[in-house]
Amino acid sequence: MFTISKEFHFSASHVLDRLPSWHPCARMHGHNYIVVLELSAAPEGLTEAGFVRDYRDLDAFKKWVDATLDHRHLNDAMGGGNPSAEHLARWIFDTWADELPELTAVSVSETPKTWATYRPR
Ligand SMILES: Nc1nc2c(c(=O)[nH]1)N=C([C@H](O)[C@H](O)COP(=O)(O)OP(=O)(O)OP(=O)(O)O)CN2
Ligand SMILES: [Zn+2]
Repeated sequence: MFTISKEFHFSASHVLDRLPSWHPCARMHGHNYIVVLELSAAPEGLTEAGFVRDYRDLDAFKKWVDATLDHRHLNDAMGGGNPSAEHLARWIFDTWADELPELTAVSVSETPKTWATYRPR
């Protein structure tokens, strides 16, 4: 199995629900997010060029990130729900799974020390 990954950056604000009132993340705040898409293929599934998928095919994802997430309030941009890193990773996966059938995982970083990954299978 081969895997490739590419990372994308955006800045956004959020408020996390269902936290105790003392929790700092219950207040509106922002992060410089990093999203990593992981795509996979078996050796016999590589393209003639030897790609799992051309990185350039992910330009559409970058455009979507810029239009949908960058400098947005995630509580609104994600259409409701609690915008934790875990939920954001799953939401991105579910939004792009049909467009990118090779997609196997989405990871989200909110800070230089934290990562959440959604990998459904
Ligand atoms: N499992 C999760 N835990 C937390 C999430 C999350 O999405 N999933 N989100 C937050 C906050 O939104 C934010 O990411 C703060 O995280 P934290 O690690 O507390 O960031 P700090 O920079 O304050 O951490 P330091 O340890 O002080 O550097 C919280 N938890
Ligand atoms: Zn946060």
